[in-house]
Amino acid sequence: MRMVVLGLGYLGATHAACMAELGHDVLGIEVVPEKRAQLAVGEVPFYEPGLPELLNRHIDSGRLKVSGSYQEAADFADVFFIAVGTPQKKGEYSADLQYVDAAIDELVPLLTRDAVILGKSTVPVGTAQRLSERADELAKDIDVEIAWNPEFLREGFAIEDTLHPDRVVVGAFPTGKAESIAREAYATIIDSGTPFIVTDPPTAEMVKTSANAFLATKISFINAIAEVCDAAGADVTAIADAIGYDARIGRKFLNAGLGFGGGCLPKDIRAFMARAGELGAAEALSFLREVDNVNMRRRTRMVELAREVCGGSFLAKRIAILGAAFKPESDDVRDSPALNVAGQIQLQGASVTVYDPKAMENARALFPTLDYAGSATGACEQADVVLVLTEWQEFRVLSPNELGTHVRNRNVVDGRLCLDSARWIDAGWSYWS
Ligand SMILES: NC(=O)c1ccc[n+]([C@@H]2O[C@H](COP(=O)([O-])OP(=O)(O)OC[C@H]3O[C@@H](n4cnc5c(N)ncnc54)[C@H](O)[C@@H]3O)[C@@H](O)[C@H]2O)c1
Ligand SMILES: O=c1ccn([C@@H]2O[C@H](COP(=O)(O)OP(=O)(O)O[C@H]3O[C@H](CO)[C@@H](O)[C@H](O)[C@H]3O)[C@@H](O)[C@H]2O)c(=O)[nH]1
Repeated sequence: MRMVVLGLGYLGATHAACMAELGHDVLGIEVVPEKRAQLAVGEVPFYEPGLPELLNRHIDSGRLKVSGSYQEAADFADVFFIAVGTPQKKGEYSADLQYVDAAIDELVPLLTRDAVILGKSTVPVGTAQRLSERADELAKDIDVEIAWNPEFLREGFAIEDTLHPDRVVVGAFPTGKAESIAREAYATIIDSGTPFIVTDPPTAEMVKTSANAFLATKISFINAIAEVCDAAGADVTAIADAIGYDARIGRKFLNAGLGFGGGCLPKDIRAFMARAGELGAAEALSFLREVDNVNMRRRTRMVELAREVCGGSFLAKRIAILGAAFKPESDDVRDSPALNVAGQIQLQGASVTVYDPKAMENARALFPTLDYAGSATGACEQADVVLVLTEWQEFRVLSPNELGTHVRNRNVVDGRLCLDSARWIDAGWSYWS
């Protein structure tokens, strides 16, 4: 099948490469020339394990091509996936849909044959309907069908999640061809037994936002329990393990710590609240405001804890921050809890040095005033407190004895409950979490 993927970021580049892996002929459209130039020669402009190899294979095989031309896109195929960004609007909760709108506005007037557009970007409920009306206005004597096919991949596991998803969801208007096009596009995945859920566009849009709202709620639930544990002297990890054995609850997404960040959960719960408000159902999602509050409080609490460890003031203190990405196996620093904490601590007068295995370039671009080191040891040189804020494997296996020879004071704060506390305490460190 010939298909076009519009937008080649974390989602789109993965989707394009995986569709080529499934045997399709794919043209990826990206508006940023630098990204395009990299992708066209098989380089991935972000870190995603396995993606460079997959991308390269299909650039070489000729099944995957990259372009910046919407005319080329319109000529290439009759099936289009939208994978452009839907970030949070500045100063508002709602999603900024300008990139999705631009994709439709640029593409549809160029189409000369009937087409199916499958939206993968995460959008507020009602977007497919609105875009369909817009497409009807722009289309020249052809039928342009818009359906929604939300994506559930996690960064760091993007290829596995795309090729072996828990489910494929398609929200299509009943009279069109979108369902059969999606069945053909995902035939290999569906034939392997993956649930294929066909529904209407508003339901598909809301499957996605509901899934992310549930995941965010689960994380904030355990972090709220952690707050009570701190006050009561109870062990939140033991609680998560014990309640997680209940199959109705499950252990996944019950890791307490610094909370959720990234380009999805924070902005998606806010956009969901905003959309519910527009629909007159704000009260129904008022609990998500508390989910967000619990989450943001983790960051403030981490700053307070670090200050307490410093004896009440950050002045003249050196703080090492291990981790900048919003989670391990990613270089994504969008709404990164680790960088948020680093920035707050610096504002309160400490000298802050950050190290991350993969996210240094992105971190520098977002927080240019922080200091950066080329290794964990380098970041910890003469530190008064070491904060572990992203649970990279590299940090779990650090030698507390060796690191102890570099710091000024052996204080470690485990912001992701990822260290073996006994090893650190045995090596003479004071351990907080
Ligand atoms: N990152 C994830 O793990 C993930 C997972 C599931 C869903 N999503 C959703 O997918 C969407 C994309 O997220 P992302 O993380 O890939 O964002 P991103 O910013 O990494 O990628 C978006 C890309 O689209 C490009 N672009 C913008 N306007 C364009 C246009 N008109 N035509 C072609 N390209 C254009 C941008 O330059 C950018 O490279 C969002 O709605 C997000 O919520 C993301
Ligand atoms: O028990 C947990 C699990 C996760 N996190 C944090 O939650 C955030 C999000 O993690 P994760 O969901 O693994 O990363 P994403 O790549 O942002 O994926 C989420 O967002 C994507 C975009 O919508 C969806 O496609 C995925 O299904 C959904 O998991 C990160 O900051 C994690 O550190 C925790 O604090 N505790």
